[in-house]
Amino acid sequence: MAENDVSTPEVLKDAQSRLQDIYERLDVSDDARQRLAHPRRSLQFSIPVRMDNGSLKVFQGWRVQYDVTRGPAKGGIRFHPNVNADEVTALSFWMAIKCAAVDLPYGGGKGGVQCNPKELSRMELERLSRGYMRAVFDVVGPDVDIPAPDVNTDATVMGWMDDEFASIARRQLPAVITGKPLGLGGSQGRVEATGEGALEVLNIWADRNKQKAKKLKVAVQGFGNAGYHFARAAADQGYNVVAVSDSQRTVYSAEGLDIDAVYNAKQQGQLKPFSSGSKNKGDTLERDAVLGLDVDILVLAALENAIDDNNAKQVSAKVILEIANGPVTSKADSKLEQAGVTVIPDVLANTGGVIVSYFEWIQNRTGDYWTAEVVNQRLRERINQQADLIFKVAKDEKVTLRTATYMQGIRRITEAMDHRGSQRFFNGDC
Ligand SMILES: NC(=O)C1=CN([C@@H]2O[C@H](COP(=O)(O)OP(=O)(O)OC[C@H]3O[C@@H](n4cnc5c(N)ncnc54)[C@H](O)[C@@H]3O)[C@@H](O)[C@H]2O)C=CC1
Ligand SMILES: O=C(O)CCC(=O)C(=O)O
Repeated sequence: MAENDVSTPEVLKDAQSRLQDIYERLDVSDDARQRLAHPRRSLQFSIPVRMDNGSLKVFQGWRVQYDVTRGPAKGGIRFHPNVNADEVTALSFWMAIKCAAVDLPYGGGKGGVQCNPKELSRMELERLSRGYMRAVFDVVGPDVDIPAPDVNTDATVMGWMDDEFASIARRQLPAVITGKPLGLGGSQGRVEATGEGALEVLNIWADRNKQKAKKLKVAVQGFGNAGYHFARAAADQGYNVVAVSDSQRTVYSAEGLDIDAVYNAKQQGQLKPFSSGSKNKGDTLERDAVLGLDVDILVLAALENAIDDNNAKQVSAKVILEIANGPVTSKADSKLEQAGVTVIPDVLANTGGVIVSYFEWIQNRTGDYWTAEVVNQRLRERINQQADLIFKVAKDEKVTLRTATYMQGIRRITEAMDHRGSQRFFNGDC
């Protein structure tokens, strides 16, 4: 198993360490354990980009397809200076678990480019995005692997990649990538889906635990696509969002932040503590202060490993909602469980994004485009159906929500492996 493999990278090793317990609970076969110990296909490539000043810069890119047993690989593309093979592999593994956990007909994939997009001009970013698609052209497609946005990539980047694919293929095939602009076959609701889907999961938790939104104080780490849309929708529903943070600072107001005003300030340069009340102007705190605030719900919507062994004890919230992928390490998870903290895990909480990506893919393939109301209703339906099953497993098996979600995902993946038969070793495109 990967556990004893010294070459297994830390973030992936940590991600996979959660599997042992699940395998034993589900009595998973040795064949399936071995298959899930390794990504099915990893591609690393160079992307040469002509910079605006005429020089050439070569970026490193990855696409990993962790598992495709239940359908084509699915998962976003991240542009960030810390992207590396280990991280992309762990992210693709989580995609496989989450797609199966909410019963999407997909496997798991993920991609990334090691770069600092803040240092690139718009033209350089477009050339890099097109270069990425040229590099993965042979291994993506609507039935093979379907990329989407992630950290520092958005609808504009997806639009450039879609266009590059179309120009190489010499035909329009919008279902090759999701999270596109509406004018290129994107879906209503995809931009908001990750944050709003996470809020739906939090509401399900609150209903089951007889908690009222208005009484709950919330702090949000990360104020990008996922964190902002969560904070805005949560404040609209009456949650008291007292703090948000980004890679520079935390802003705080005890009486609640005016999320739109904070967002507008961020668009113009930096987070500022606009309070929703008239008296208190709010405070600016150091970046990681958000993690230890006296709140009911701590929402993690930035990057992996935000809470680890060292800072787990700072958390005073009784509930953590993981919108980021992998924001709590497995050691920290155990400490939090012992301290009575409920963690609503990434592989359930952040599935709104990939669910609406699935809706986009269906719309592209059928040519039948849905209204925002239809998208939102179907999103809520699916999250509620799948979360009900997961909460039931957690209750029946007396396990954490993370273990219950992994059990749902792994059970569906390994059942599909069994249906495919034991003699199938071809490692082609499906
Ligand atoms: N965009 C999507 O549809 C989905 C995103 N996710 C996950 O949600 C997380 C956030 O993704 P997006 O919002 O799309 O990215 P984004 O690029 O829009 O925003 C990331 C935010 O995190 C902040 N950040 C970075 N380091 C930080 C730190 N140390 N402390 C506080 N804030 C920090 C950045 O300043 C930025 O506000 C990632 O883990 C991503 O994989 C998960 C599912 C879908
Ligand atoms: O929308 C998608 O296909 C994937 C989004 C993603 O990368 C994620 O859920 O982490």
